[in-house]
Amino acid sequence: MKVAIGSDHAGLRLKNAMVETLKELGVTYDDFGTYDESSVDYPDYGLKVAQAVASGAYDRGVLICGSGLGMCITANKVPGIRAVTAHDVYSAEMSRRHNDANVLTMGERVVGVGVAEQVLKVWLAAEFEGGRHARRVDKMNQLDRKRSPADVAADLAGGAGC
Ligand SMILES: O=C(CO)[C@H](O)[C@H](O)[C@H](O)COP(=O)(O)O
Repeated sequence: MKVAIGSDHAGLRLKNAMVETLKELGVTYDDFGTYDESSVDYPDYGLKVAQAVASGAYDRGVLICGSGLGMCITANKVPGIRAVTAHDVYSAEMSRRHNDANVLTMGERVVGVGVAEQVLKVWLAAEFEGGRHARRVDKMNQLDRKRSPADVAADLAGGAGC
């Protein structure tokens, strides 16, 4: 498995801790920044990681900011991304088993390193169950296709409203 990881300044320390967890697990990863505590804008890093996952170059993404929320909103703007914020192991596991989540976001100002490590480990290990859940995930993916830039352009050219 190949993981893309990133954070803003508010998630830097937790991201560095999660990088150590990935190393401990022997998971291949690339760190998309940020790399120091200078104030930056989370959408810039959320977009990089989400695009890396959506491109197929990475299997999963991990994004850390202060709350985990801005990163989640950003990542879900990218077609093909199913990002979740999870600060407990049940949500992390279910996001994989039922939602096939491909990006996990967490907030350094919300969760401690110990819980975050458990959440990350469970999230990486849990498998998508498929079956009835595949039908539902397919329906979400269809929404993505409707939102693709090509479709939006086609709608506009055809005079369709939103
Ligand atoms: O995206 C966020 C909020 O939804 C993150 O928590 C950011 O890290 C946070 O907004 C950064 O705040 P700061 O006051 O600029 O450090």
